[in-house]
Amino acid sequence: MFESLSSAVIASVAEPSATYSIEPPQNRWVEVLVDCPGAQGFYTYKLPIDLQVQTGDILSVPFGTQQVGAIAIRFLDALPLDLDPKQIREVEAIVSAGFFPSSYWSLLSRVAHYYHTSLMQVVKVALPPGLLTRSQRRIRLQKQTIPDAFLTASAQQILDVLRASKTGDYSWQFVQRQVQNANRGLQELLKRQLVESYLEPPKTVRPKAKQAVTLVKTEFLPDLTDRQREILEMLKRQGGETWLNELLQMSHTSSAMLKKLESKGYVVIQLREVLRAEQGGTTQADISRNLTPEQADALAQIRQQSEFTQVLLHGVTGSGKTEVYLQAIAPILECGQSALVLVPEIGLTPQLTDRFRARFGDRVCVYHSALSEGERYDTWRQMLSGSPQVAIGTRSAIFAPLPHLGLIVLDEEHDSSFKQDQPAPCYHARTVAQWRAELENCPLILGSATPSLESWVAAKDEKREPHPSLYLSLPKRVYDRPMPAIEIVDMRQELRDRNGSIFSRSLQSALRQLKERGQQGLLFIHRRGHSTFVSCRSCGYVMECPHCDVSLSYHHTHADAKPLLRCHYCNHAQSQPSHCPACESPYFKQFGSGTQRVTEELTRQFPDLSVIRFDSDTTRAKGAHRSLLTNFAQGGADLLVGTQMLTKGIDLPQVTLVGIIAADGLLNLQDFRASERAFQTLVQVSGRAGRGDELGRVILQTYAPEHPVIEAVKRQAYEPFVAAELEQREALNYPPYGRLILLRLSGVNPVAVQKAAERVGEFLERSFKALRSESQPDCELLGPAPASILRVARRYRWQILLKVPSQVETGLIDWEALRSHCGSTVSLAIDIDPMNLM
Ligand SMILES: Nc1ncnc2c1ncn2[C@@H]1O[C@H](COP(=O)(O)OP(=O)(O)OP(=O)(O)O)[C@@H](O)[C@H]1O
Ligand SMILES: [Zn+2]
Ligand SMILES: [Zn+2]
Repeated sequence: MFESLSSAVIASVAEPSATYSIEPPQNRWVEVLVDCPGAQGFYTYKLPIDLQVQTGDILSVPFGTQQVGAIAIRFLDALPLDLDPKQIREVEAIVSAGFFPSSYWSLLSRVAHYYHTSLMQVVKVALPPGLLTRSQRRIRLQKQTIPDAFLTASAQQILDVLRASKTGDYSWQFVQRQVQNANRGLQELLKRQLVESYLEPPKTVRPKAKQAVTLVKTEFLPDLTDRQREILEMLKRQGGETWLNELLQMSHTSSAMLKKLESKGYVVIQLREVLRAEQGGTTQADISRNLTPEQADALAQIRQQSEFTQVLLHGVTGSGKTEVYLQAIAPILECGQSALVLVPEIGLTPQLTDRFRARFGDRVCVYHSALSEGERYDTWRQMLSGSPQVAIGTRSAIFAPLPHLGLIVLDEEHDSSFKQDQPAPCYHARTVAQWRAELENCPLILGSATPSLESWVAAKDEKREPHPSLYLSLPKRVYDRPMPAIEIVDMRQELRDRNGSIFSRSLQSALRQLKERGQQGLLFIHRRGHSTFVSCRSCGYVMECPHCDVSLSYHHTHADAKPLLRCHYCNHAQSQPSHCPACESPYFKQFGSGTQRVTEELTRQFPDLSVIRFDSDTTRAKGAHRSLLTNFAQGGADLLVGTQMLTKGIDLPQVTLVGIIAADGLLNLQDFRASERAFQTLVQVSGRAGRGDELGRVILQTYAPEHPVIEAVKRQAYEPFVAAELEQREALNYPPYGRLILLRLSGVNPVAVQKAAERVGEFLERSFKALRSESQPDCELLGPAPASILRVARRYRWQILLKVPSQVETGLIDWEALRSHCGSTVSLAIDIDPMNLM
């Protein structure tokens, strides 16, 4: 780099005509993001004529009386009218060029455009707080031999300071303290290319050290006491190595005892480094496995892709998708590129991150929103270093600034946590991943046992434009292990047979057997929503909206009010009947049972069974997921009782039984995706059973055994289910055929919110009419209707759902005008492709 610079200088001396400029330089401005507490939005600066700034460069700009770091976001050819050119200040210098990959900024702009939010909002999701303030700006001498004639005093002093240092390199702060008017001197030196300014290259994460105990002798001689032998055996069972504090806890021993074992030469105690990003247990190094023929075939096809291709890896539960990801990533790292792996929720997948760590060691970094600010920052700097690595993270990690991306993986791509509901931007990480893979021109793997309808349709569309898609399937479990047998229990029959317990007779006997056989089980309970549907315990009848084909939900506004049933799509309302309209049964009420109740009931009926509760209450503390799961994996309880969390990433060979307490809560959500989600959840949780040598068994309890979702789950038949579901979606123009846009309005004054919603609704009616007259396909308006929970945090909420045929460009709607109909007291959130309609 230095060589090319100096040869450029020589060339310009030898050939002076080359420096002529033909056209007068144009005025140009740049909008920057200023890294300074209290700074809001973008600021505009003038670009000096001789400064070649690129978007993503880190600049230094004057801000008030300070000089601060800034990121160049976009260029302006004309100044906005409200800015006075005389007030605009100039960019001082480029602190670091090419800090972010250039495609990165195209990605952020695309997100802002598609999701109708400001670029600033997107930048806030993408960049960690305090990115620039923590980076250190440094100045160093350029290695060239141009005589330093006619330098001003301050420039000369800076040179002297730098030359006095062995490395010719100091932090800018230090230089500023040594030299008066340092900034002016620096500008001069930068212009003459005598020094350069840069951001300190990221240091590797400062590791924390922790004591580890390693077994070094495996032959236990008679010089050991029984107790000592017992401890060593325990260490051996841990794979010969564990953290000191964990061993102390496990074996109820003292450090003095371990010291004694060390002096006898059986163990070594030493400090080990722990990545600050995650302090899990020690992981043993792991090597690639021999692939099954299906895995090998999928891997071979993935490796053939060198450009952007959307790959759907559809593998049944336990088919070994993770191994395919690992072996697809290995060669990417070998050739100096990096990979990005997105997972639904990092806390839920300690096993997955462990597997990546075991395979790739410290080339793995973990990025998610539960990290502290310091941890987030460290991880960012590690990524920006550009060394080949694997970043694993949740949805916001799709913005991880990894340079040289060679592959993106979305595991459990069907999971709705990849979509951000609020605040803006309401992005879907899968959509952003598609754009990112396209911009980086690398393959994108979407992996799932139950692909989303969107991904299924895309994968099956052979004529997909402008990029091809690839469908790969792993139809069998590894080692040809059978899928678990799924038994459907009709809970109406249980009631008829006078079993009023929440556990069917089948489940009760399975629970008893579990204990006898020394196996483990999972009990799944659907998370209880805020609003619930109303159903009949005797016949399973569910109240539905006569217009919308979704179940009505139960509303209880205040204590004395008469309960109402309401549709959240069209606002149809009716009072709740006291008896079932289908069978006259009086057992007609709202539905729901929580983990706590089930656990209590278990202890009452099965006092011998030990239970671990695994839900949002018990996993609140940092690291709680991991410790509860580890405890369960090591046999700490017979049963793990939990909600949605049980469906993800649990791979325990000793789990043979999965009980589903009541599938009905899933079937009757007020959402057109309810069936799809229910199918996915039930198949996923069933798939936790029988992953070892013993056959798995699933007992699924329901009041609606004839429901098509239950039938499909029973037969574990993805394709027929999807085919039927797609037919309905197409008929009603729901995604993946039509697009949806959800407008959420909220404010503290209920009347103002309702009025604003009506005005916006009328505005949209007019807009759609205008579109129709331009012979655009019909857009549909549902609502305005109050949100299912009308009042949240003292704000009243209404919503409007738009169905837009995919051919209609949403840019045809005047969003600014639409916003203006909300007035000043009502806020509007635009959710493009919403996943959560309640
Ligand atoms: N080729 C292989 N040989 C032996 N074991 C394998 C192989 N591939 C994967 N496994 C093991 O099989 C188990 C299931 O694999 P994995 O967890 O990757 O499945 P999956 O497809 O991700 O399932 P799910 O969607 O249910 O999470 C794991 O314990 C994994 O270590
Ligand atoms: Zn009934
Ligand atoms: Zn309705």
